[in-house]
Amino acid sequence: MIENFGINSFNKKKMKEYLPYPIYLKWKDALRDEKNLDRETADAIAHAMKDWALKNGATHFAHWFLPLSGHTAKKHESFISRTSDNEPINRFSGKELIKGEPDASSFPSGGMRSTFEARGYTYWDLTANSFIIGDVLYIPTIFMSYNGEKLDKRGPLIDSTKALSEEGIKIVNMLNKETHAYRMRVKVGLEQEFFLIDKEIYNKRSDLKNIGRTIVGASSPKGQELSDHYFGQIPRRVDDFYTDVNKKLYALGIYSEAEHNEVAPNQFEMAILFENVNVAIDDNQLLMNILKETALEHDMVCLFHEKPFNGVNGSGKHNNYSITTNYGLNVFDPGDDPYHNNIFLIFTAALIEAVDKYQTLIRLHASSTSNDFRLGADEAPPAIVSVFLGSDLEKLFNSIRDGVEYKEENKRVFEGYNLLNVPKDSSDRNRTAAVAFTGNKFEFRMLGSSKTGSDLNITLNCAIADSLSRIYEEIRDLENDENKLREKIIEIVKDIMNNHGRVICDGDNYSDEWKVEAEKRGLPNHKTYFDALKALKDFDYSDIFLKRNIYTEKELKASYDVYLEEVVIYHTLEAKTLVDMIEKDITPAGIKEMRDLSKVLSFKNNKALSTKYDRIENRVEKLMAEEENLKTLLSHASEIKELQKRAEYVEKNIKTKLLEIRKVADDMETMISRDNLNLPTYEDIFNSLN
Ligand SMILES: NC(=O)CC[C@H](N)C(=O)O
Repeated sequence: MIENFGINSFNKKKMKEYLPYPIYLKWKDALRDEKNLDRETADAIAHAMKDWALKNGATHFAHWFLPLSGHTAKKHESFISRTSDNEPINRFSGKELIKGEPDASSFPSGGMRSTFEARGYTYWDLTANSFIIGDVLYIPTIFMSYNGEKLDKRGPLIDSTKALSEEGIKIVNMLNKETHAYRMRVKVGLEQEFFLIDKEIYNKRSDLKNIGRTIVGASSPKGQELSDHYFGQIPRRVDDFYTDVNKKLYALGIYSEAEHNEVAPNQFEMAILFENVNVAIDDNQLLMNILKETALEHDMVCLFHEKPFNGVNGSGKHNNYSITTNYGLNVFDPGDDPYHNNIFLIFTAALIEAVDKYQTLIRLHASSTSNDFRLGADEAPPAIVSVFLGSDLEKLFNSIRDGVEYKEENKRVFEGYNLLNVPKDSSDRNRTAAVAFTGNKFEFRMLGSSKTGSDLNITLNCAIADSLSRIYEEIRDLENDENKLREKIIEIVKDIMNNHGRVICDGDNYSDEWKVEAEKRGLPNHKTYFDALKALKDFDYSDIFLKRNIYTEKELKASYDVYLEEVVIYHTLEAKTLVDMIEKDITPAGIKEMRDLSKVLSFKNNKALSTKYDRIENRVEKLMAEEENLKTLLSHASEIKELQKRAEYVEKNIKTKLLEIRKVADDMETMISRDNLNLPTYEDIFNSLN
């Protein structure tokens, strides 16, 4: 079985096998950024790739990219072509491998291009493996406009990793003389949470079909309170689904590390092993596609919305972040003696500074409008960004801040059940924090399940690079004076703790006390994605993005507009769906119930029944009136020209109106008999996989 691992991926091993050795070496040089690929090398690689792809059943190739919408995009192109003698032939040139030109006019560009400026180019990302799914060879690419503007997330992600590498390597090589590293790698492991529901049930609900979440629905008598789903027996149907998902991941060479039931009914998780960040993002996108597609094959639908159901947990995509040298030295590994581990101290301090300085950007880039329903509700971090270090490390950093001697606690050992003495972890897990240290990495828990991890990791890489570059300037002249260097490092960590230590929180981040404390510390609490967006309107991106050419002013302005559009589109879609559902499903159910009641009341007047009739009638009337109000709000919104104002209006009026309507609809649902309901209930959904 293991021989089949990665069978559909044109990985390093296959490159070696299929390419003439000098060509393979040239590819490796290009990979290390040492030389550009020349035309002959590109042609030779394309030829080998084509041979391999055809042998494995591919008939088409596709440049695969991540436009600003955050979804994946591709166009299948056939290998088949015609010779001058009119004979069919399979062709694939180096030029086709390296560069593609899809029509780019209909992708979001935040106004960077008009519709008539359709040209967009895709460029091969030679650091990521190409792979086959079905009969298509997928080539991971970077997407750019005719004028070189970045129209995707991969380009900036690669550039941000380079920036971090450039800054990090100087410090690591200064502090660790044992090996000379030539590159820092950002290693990311993404945990993907999702819901699975029965397809038939899904098809009966427009809200699930249009938005991926229920916008009405009274709670089920039983939700997650018995904690009987979490880590429990995986339903048979889902187990079979996992078997198929794993087969597909296996063939692509994706290391799926864990799968289990999550907390909420119908909620599950799959985690993929650490990879270089751009590959981790690819793998996550592939995983999401595979989960969706395989669910359908098993008559289920996979939901990635952050909060499909009220009253039970939502879904995140926890982003486990670490930085290593090309030799595998992990800068966040505290080792046995963290106090004297200069690399650990510097990089952890840089991360603390970065998270504090750029917390609003992190809040924004880990999120989306749909994530607003999750953050701060039922087992997801709140919207306030904080870092949990664990008690031992917090003591260490606090003692540096306070200039007092750090006394390491005796290593704790867990002695249990006569098995063996296991060293205890330095701290418990704190899942209430937005950012949690978990032994040798930081887990960014805010990221929403539907969102790509690119934006968040671009921000982290650049923010940490910025801190590291400042730190390097302070220590660079002390390389040959060990004592002075150590003193300086302690001074830097102390300063960072004094200036940015406010972001560290050891306690319960869900509590109201923390909200008050966070406010006292001056930490922003942007309750919504839109709030965070507004706060960034005049943000100075010089240090984080502009200086390093990660984004230009124009590109940043464009993404701001894309984000605003997303806010408007999201709520508008919800509102339109609700209008439709009131009309087609919700009020008709009330009317059916009234009809049944009126039949009884026509031959016998009964107080309780007539009260019930009145109550339903009242809800139906309210819903009909609210439906009209919603339509009016929608039409007002569409008349507002300025995007920011339109988003503001939609957030203030439409979003709140939807919540008001939901209350009425859910209340009415509880009064309607099973026979008369048109929509599957939460109870139906939560029991649909058994
Ligand atoms: N067990 C967990 O870690 C739950 C996480 C939670 N579902 C979230 O939204 O982030």
